[in-house]
Amino acid sequence: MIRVSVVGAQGRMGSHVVAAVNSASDMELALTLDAGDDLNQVSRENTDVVVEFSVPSASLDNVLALIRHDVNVVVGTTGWNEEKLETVRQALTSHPDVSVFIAPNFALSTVLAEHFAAQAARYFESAEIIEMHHPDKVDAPSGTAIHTAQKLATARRAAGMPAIPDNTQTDAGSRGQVVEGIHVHAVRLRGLNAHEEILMGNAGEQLIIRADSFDRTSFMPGVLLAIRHAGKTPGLTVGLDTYMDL
Ligand SMILES: NC(=O)C1=CN([C@@H]2O[C@H](COP(=O)(O)OP(=O)(O)OC[C@H]3O[C@@H](n4cnc5c(N)ncnc54)[C@H](O)[C@@H]3O)[C@@H](O)[C@H]2O)C=CC1
Ligand SMILES: O=C(O)C1=N[C@H](C(=O)O)C[C@H](O)C1
Repeated sequence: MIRVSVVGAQGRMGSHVVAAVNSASDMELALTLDAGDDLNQVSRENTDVVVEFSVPSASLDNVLALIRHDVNVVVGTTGWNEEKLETVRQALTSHPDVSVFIAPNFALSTVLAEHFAAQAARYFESAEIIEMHHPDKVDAPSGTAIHTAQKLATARRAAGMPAIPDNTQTDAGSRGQVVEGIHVHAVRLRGLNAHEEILMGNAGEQLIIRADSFDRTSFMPGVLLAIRHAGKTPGLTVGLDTYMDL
């Protein structure tokens, strides 16, 4: 049995993870922790893998504490950038058996949408991203949209493509955040859960790739997949696509 502890267990995602672990025949729930709880309770004696879904401002510190306790970590919290990832890599150098896996999105549909969009990116002059979420989300744009923009930008650079055409003269914020040259727009609307559209265009044609997570259960197969991989590849791994043989 894989012993799984959950950090952020009282949250929207954490509570779904608790239910998913309780339903998995090869896992058992160890500790459930949330804000204010002492992460020193977590150790190799009681936990094989910690799943961390908290808030962007706390996640790095939580992950560093868990690495110090020599447990594998699966992270779904957003807010990661290259500087934070590098801090995790550095911390892992003195814990060579520990794996930290971070995924901006655990929904298979969204991971596939991003993968297909990155394949298509080099064929289209223009690309923009619209992410749409529930209004209780604290960060914008979504971690997924930032990650998707980075993937598209990498594909465009590899293909030697020029900057995306845009003759906007006045903006006042309407054109969204620019991530590596790609405009990202965030919608917050009651009734939505997590949705992303990747728009790509040429003269006279458009391709839209869209993924919809209507319910948080959509993230659970990906979370369980990551838990089952934990510890097999020590070090830092980012993105569920790395486990999907794409
Ligand atoms: N990777 C993915 O597939 C997904 C990622 N997310 C991300 O997961 C994160 C959590 O989202 P939700 O569950 O919707 O938020 P939420 O606000 O419902 O839950 C966050 C939980 O973390 C707890 N918390 C706050 N500070 C903490 C700390 N220092 N240590 C431990 N727990 C702490 C809160 O008390 C709360 O229970 C967000 O960053 C969100 O963007 C959300 C959905 C899917
Ligand atoms: O807060 C959410 O809900 C989600 N957060 C993640 C993100 O910011 O990308 C993943 C998914 O979009 C749901």
